[in-house]
Amino acid sequence: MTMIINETLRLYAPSHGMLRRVGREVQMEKVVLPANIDILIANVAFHHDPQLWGEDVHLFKPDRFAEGIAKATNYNTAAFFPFGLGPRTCVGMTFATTETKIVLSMILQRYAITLSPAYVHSPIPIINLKPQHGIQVILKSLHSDA
Ligand code: HEM
Repeated sequence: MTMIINETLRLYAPSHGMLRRVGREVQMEKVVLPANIDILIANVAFHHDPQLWGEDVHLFKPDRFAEGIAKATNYNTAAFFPFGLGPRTCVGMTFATTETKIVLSMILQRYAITLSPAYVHSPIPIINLKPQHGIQVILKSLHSDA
């Protein structure tokens, strides 16, 4: 389940970019960042880079995380940061992933899920990344008495 959650967060990170204010002029190799500008650190760009993930970067392949994040990122672990990085890393990260696993487990114990033919894939960034038309699924009870 961790692999599926990681792959979902890679392709569809809800917080797809992080804003930072440059406090003083900084030189990063050939790039000079002047003071007092705002920069957007788009994790979505790193998460969709074929040089890091391979030519199948746009495919949903949870298996790429089978041997952990280091192997999946070709040993560039900082290239996968759906919860941010450094001192401002999401404080809710463990809570959010544990909650996701509990809720998914509760659903999967009771239902088989298939995508509805009505579903239209259209992720859209409105503050957070979200499915523009929702996610219509068909739940089939696994228990005859339910
Ligand atoms: C899948 C769910 C979540 C995702 C993808 C997510 C993502 C993020 C990201 C990317 C940041 C860093 C923002 C930045 O650096 O500018 C962040 C910060 C934060 N998140 Fe989350 N988050 C999630 C769930 C939660 C939950 C459930 C809570 C609270 C229970 C939470 C509380 C916070 C807080 C308080 C910060 C600010 C930390 C700081 O600035 O020191 N998050 N989150």
